[in-house]
Amino acid sequence: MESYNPSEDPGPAFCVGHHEHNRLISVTSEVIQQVHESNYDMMTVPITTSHFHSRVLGLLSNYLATLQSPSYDSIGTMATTQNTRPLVIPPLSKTDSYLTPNDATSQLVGVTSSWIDLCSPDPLIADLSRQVLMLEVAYAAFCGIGYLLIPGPKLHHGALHSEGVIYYARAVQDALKLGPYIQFHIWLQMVDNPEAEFDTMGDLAPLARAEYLEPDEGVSLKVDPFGTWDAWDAIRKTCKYHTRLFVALAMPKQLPSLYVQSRWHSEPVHLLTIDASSFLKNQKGYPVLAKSHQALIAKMMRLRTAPWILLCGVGPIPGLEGIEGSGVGQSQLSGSDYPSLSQANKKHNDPTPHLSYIRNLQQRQPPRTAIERFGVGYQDYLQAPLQPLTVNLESITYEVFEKDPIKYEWYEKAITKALRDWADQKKPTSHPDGKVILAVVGAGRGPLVTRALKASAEAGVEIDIWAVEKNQNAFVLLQRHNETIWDGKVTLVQSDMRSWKGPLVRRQQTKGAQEPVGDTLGIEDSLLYSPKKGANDPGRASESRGLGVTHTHVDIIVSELLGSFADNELSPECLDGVNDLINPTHGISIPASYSAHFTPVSAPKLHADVVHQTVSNPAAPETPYVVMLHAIDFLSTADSPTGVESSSSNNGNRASTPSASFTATEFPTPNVQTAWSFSHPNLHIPPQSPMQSTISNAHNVRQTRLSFPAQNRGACHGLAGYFETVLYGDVELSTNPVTMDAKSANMISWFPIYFPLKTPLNVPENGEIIVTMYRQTDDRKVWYEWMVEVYALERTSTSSAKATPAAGNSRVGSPSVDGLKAKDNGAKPNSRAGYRRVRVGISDLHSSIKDGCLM
Ligand SMILES: C[S@@+](CC[C@H](N)C(=O)[O-])C[C@H]1O[C@@H](n2cnc3c(N)ncnc32)[C@H](O)[C@@H]1O
Repeated sequence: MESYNPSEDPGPAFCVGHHEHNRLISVTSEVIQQVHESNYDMMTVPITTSHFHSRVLGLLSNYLATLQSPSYDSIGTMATTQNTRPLVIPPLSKTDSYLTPNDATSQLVGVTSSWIDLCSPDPLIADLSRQVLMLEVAYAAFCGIGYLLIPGPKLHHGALHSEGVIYYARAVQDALKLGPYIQFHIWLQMVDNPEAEFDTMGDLAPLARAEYLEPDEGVSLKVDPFGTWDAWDAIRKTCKYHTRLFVALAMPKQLPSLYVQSRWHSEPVHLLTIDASSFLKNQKGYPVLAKSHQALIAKMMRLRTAPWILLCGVGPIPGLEGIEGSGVGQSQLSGSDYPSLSQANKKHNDPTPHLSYIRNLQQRQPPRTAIERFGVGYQDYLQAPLQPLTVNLESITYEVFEKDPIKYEWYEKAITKALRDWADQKKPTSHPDGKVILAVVGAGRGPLVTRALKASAEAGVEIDIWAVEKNQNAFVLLQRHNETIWDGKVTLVQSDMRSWKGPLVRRQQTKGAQEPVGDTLGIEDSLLYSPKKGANDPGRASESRGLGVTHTHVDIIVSELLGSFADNELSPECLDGVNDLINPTHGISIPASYSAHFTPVSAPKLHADVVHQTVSNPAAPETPYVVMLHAIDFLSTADSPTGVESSSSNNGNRASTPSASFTATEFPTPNVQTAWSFSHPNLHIPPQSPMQSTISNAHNVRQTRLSFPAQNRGACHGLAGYFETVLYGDVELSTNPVTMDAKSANMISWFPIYFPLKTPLNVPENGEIIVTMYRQTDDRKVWYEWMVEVYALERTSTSSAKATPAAGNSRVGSPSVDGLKAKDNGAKPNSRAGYRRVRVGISDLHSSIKDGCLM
């Protein structure tokens, strides 16, 4: 691997913009130049002016003055019809907007009016708001604005909560059509805090007529941690996961729990807005962000599409002070615990202290981890899994494998240990002269052969080494390596391992003969035999073509045929083919075992990609994909971080989170469970029936049904799959986010696998997700089937647990392969005392049979 110097890693680039609530300028190229000179990358601009705002208010007030109060028709449909004469806002005039199409427009983020209320229960207000938005979007599109920031939905109207979100979603859907080249960002708070949702002067919301409002019974509303996420979920679902629809997320001064943060991390947050009031001051009075904020920004910045940062209310852009707006933001700075901007400026002589802080934060980003550097461009990118059994891999693919800094190291360790144990335990070998016979099956370009030779030297145990490979192109390279690197020590066999008859050794003439086997080129001639299944029993010590040589067993068989879900590249089927070749009493397989693991996830980006692929490929949602998972949220977690800066006890890592990030604020550890496992050599392969022409693969069928408690509400888009493998003894590899750091940190060979759901399933708070999965075979190919059910828990008695039922039943971590037998991992229905499960959602039974792996 190339040498890497973390200090030279530029880290993620921050794109930082400036937002002023009331910007009253026409944006020209000179203004943009000033923006750049101040070290900002972009700025926002309102689409319309306060003149337009006043015009709409005047229009409404005149209209209401002449309007009779709405009346119900005979069947009382007042609430479902507008029941008013239409009020139409005339088109924009030149005083309604400062915006003009020019060269500067592409550097701007347009902001639509925040004083409208698309969610209003009063149809007049909702319709007027819709008209305002449409006028603004149409004019922004005309001017060539590429990015729009739309204030999020108002969720509270007296006693009504979230009722109007669908009206809002409907309006956004129309806006997407009206501005076909605009990227829309819905500006949302991280949590739904009713108290923070207040009206200001000139807002349309308080003008809703009383007859449309539910009387407010004075019930105090609580903060709903997932309330704004819920609204976003409804909006993007209505807009069918539109590719131009994103989130602009406001970072509050006090961040919500890590559950909520992790949810937003999985969503398409393309703008992160930070108000001056969210900054703290350091001892010198300089604006800084809390550790928790820094950690969240660091995580967000490592996403495939890093969000832009928008600084709000941090004072004017230097050089534009004279022409900037009212400075609404500046007044927010004069809170009790915060120095006024002029104080700060005087102290530090820095006209943009908030920006300087963010630029400094950018410099302090931790260097990227090995897997991050390796996976650049692959984050959240769907790839079809490899089929190395039926397709011959290209040299470049092997080259990518060979860059792994851990895998080969660990194999070498495992082989060294196995050889040492063999020698220490004085086990007899299969070779007449006492060498340990070691075969690398599926040798590729030979890296494991090199490692096996090193291991032999390290352990001081002599080996007779064989390399079997079916890829004829890779075989050419193996021949070359044997001449140039391995000194002709390796006997090469070009064959499918399932038809290989085993190593050939000279029949023992004299005890202790030391002669190695194989001709000078080191290519075994057994590939000239026509392979016949079943005639492959080296136990017979068959004599070959009267040359005085005989087939014997392999003492240690080394392979690496694992896929992202352990068995999905048909390692079990391939190794079954060499099972009989392994020394029946002492034989070792490296790996000794492997297991498949999964957990349900929310993965909106992947879901959107699968939906879009379905247009040309109906099998897209039936395909398990290899993906470097980043923008995902684990729906079932094993512990309960308690939010703001207090989660230091959580040492678990998350697949999508670089270990280099701030550990005190790690996202919750996922609840990853074991689906099934395979062990080699397999002593339990049933004898084949002589009546059948094909070999039965029934013993490699697997089935599991696992239950995942889900603490918070969310949307399940699919399953994230991983594997663990025991190479030998305590030498293990893992991609499971719960165990990977302990077992094989920094391994890069495998990305996780993603099993999508055609239609996302909503999961209620304290719900339960049950996954049923199969590994199926028809003796010609292997495929997977998966199905997800969602249950709500209904309380049946008041005596039950004080803790929430989901948290109380979490399964922690996942056992190692060795521990599997003891564990009952079947889902236990109705196991939570005091609760009854009610099924609220069920997916299709998905099947990858069409793209199954050919055996
Ligand atoms: C994942 S690659 C590993 C290559 C190499 N051992 C390494 O670790 O870099 C798997 C290799 O096994 C070979 N292979 C897969 N199935 C095989 C079979 N049934 N018989 C022989 N070779 C096989 C493939 O051609 C490929 O070269």
